[in-house]
Amino acid sequence: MIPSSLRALLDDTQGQRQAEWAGRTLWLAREQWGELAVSLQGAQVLHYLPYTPGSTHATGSGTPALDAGWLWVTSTPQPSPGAIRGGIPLCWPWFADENTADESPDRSGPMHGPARKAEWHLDAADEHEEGIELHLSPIDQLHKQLVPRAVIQANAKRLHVELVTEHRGETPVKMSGALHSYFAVTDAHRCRVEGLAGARYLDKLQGFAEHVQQGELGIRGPLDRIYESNREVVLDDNRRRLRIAKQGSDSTVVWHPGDDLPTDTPTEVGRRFLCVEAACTRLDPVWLVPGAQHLLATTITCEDAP
Ligand SMILES: O=P(O)(O)OC[C@H]1O[C@@H](O)[C@H](O)[C@@H](O)[C@@H]1O
Repeated sequence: MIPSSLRALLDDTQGQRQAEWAGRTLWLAREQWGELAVSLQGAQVLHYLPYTPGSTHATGSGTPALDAGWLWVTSTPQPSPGAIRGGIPLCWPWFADENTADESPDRSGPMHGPARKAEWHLDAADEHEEGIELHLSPIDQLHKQLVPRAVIQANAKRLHVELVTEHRGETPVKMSGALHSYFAVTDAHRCRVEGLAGARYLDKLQGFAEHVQQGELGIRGPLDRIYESNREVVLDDNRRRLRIAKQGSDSTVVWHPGDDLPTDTPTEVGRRFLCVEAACTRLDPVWLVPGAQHLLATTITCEDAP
């Protein structure tokens, strides 16, 4: 589900172009295979919609429903450079307030790290018949030793996002991070996340109390959990089954704030997202040594697709 202002920009796009939205520069693509919107603030995918053969928008004869995309974005984002709630924010080089790789003397760095508020540069946009591949890197240096880059691939079947970290310094660094994906769902409190049964988890709403997931996870209210899992999961919202695979991640975070919504989230759309995040957290921090690199990636496909 994306805001109507973003929908209008996509409707005006044929091929690829840059456009301004909510004070940010976006890279928009509307091609035979589908649609993609990426914010250069944060190298953040905001929207992805593959066109299925035979659909009206695949032939250019219709506009997809507002909620057809796989990702959710708030209609009232904070002004730039505030973090954009929605899509796939890149949390780097730490997850939440863990501040693992924070270099500030008092470890007072921002929640989820500086990458999602930073401006990124589009280094390459490779287009081919089946889809598109974007390469982005931050304009400013975000860490003294670690350098991130992002790769985004989209085609008619899948969305794939990579966050690569290279260690170009001299001393080992402990980092964490997340691909903080906001999936569009019909009702967050009627969703099921399959693939976590038997996994140990920390419940952030219970002071990080440790539990083991009994059976599959059904969501009925606020939830903030870090699962110890490197498995792929399926998000079923009773309308669509999204398969979320990942690499370089031994933590899966599942989050929805319930009815106590953040100020940038209107009540009427507050139940229309669920975060399922490929992450590295306090359960599986990454120790990067000089010269090494780490790949955190997610691949999202739809089980219902032909
Ligand atoms: O509002 P933010 O900074 O995007 O973070 C949202 C949430 O992100 C999740 O990843 C965390 O598990 C939550 O604890 C947090 O509240």
